[in-house]
Amino acid sequence: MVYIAPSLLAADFSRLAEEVGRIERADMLHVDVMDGHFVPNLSIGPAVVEALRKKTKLPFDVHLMMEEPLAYIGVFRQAGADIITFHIECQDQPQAVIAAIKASGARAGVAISPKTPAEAIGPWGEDLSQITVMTVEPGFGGQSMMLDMLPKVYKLRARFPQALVEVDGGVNLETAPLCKAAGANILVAGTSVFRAQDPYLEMRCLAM
Ligand SMILES: O=C(CO)[C@H](O)[C@H](O)COP(=O)(O)O
Ligand SMILES: [Fe+2]
Repeated sequence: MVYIAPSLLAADFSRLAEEVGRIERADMLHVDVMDGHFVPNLSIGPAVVEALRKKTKLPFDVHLMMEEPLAYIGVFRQAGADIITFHIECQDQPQAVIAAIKASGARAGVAISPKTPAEAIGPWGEDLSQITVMTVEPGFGGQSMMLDMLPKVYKLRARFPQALVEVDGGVNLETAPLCKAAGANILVAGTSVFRAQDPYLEMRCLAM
């Protein structure tokens, strides 16, 4: 059983509500938040999350690519985030960010960028609901998957059995079976789902 999380980054931003309607049968909506510092790009902020919250019942899986996420946990939770993931490479203390996410009532996740080893997650990883293995350099959609990141997936599954392990970046019909074989629980898929003629069929095939 694998969950599919289409990434809004690949949607047509001129008609977001309609785009979310096309993937209503997904398991969750992945929302990429970029601050222009942690990554060299800007994307979606809390106002968009809040507006879309009124358009769908899908759980919101919010991926914060931010240098200082701590100050924004409450804002994104208030806007409608169900799962809030921050990067281990950020400037804030992981334990403090996890505590703030849990205090807000959201589920807590951490993401690790390609250059960060799985071992960088300390014992505090036991407090996480989700761990995101980045299989592209964060910042942009539509990149090719770095397949050499997949061993991190099975290492983290074994070490933190309470957490769901999510793969983010370059998931498509070719790479999804490899992610599942490595033990991934959640596949983020932006380009492959939103650019498919039939997003529902694409999601079914990714999950198979
Ligand atoms: O976090 C991300 C980029 O930093 C995106 O979630 C990721 O790139 C998904 O997009 P695609 O499926 O097009 O690779
Ligand atoms: Fe993401």
